Amino acid sequence: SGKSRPMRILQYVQNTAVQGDANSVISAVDSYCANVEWAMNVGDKKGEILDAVVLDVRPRWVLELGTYCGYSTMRIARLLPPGARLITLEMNHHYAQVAKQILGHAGLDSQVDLLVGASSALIPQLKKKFDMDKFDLVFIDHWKTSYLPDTKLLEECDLLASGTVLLADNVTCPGAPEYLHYVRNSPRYKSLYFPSQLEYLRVEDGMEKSVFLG
Ligand SMILES: O=C(NCCO)c1cc(-c2ccc(F)cc2)cc(O)c1O
Ligand SMILES: [Mg+2]
Repeated sequence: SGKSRPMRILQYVQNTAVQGDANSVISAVDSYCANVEWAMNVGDKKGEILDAVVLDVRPRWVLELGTYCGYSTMRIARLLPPGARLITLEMNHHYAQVAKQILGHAGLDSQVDLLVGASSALIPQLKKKFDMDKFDLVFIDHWKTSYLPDTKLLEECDLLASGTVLLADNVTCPGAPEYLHYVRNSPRYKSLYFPSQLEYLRVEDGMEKSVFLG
């Protein structure tokens, strides 16, 4: 049952995870997607790399591009210091609707602002909308062809500070070649590749961590 894959994931979470326990919601999504049907969450292996970066940066302001069902949103939000905020942008209304409910089940909706719309239209509005200046961490996991234009837009909107960390999913599979070339060759970034595997599969993937140098 459940008309869509995100809906089926939500139903499984509602039926098996402990309300208010983010780790049990994360585990429920991982067991469903590893054993019942694959879905494009960052997953548990790359999720540990994401966790390590969040804990290292201790960000006050986080931007996520691409919410999907809210899996990485939860991984980030559960590790944020008190008072920190995570803004996540999702183009697809249905994904956003499901993500809101999954975040609610995890009890993490107070740290998270989920906006629905095109990242290219929303990014220029963020400073004013949230009375903020720079992001400390950006997790990039939306349309792979949008990684580079949106990174340039973040620069143009003066949303990156010296030291801001960009962490990009899927730079090997499906791949983001233009983005990789840019961050690895621009003098304005120090970039490092973290090899891993595509979520729930024995296929190579990896994440690129790029520090903006100002
Ligand atoms: O498109 C993606 N995300 C944006 C959604 O609006 C995405 C795709 C895949 C993937 C798909 C199909 C395949 F064969 C391999 C990988 C994986 C991911 O982690 C992703 O984030
Ligand atoms: Mg991804």
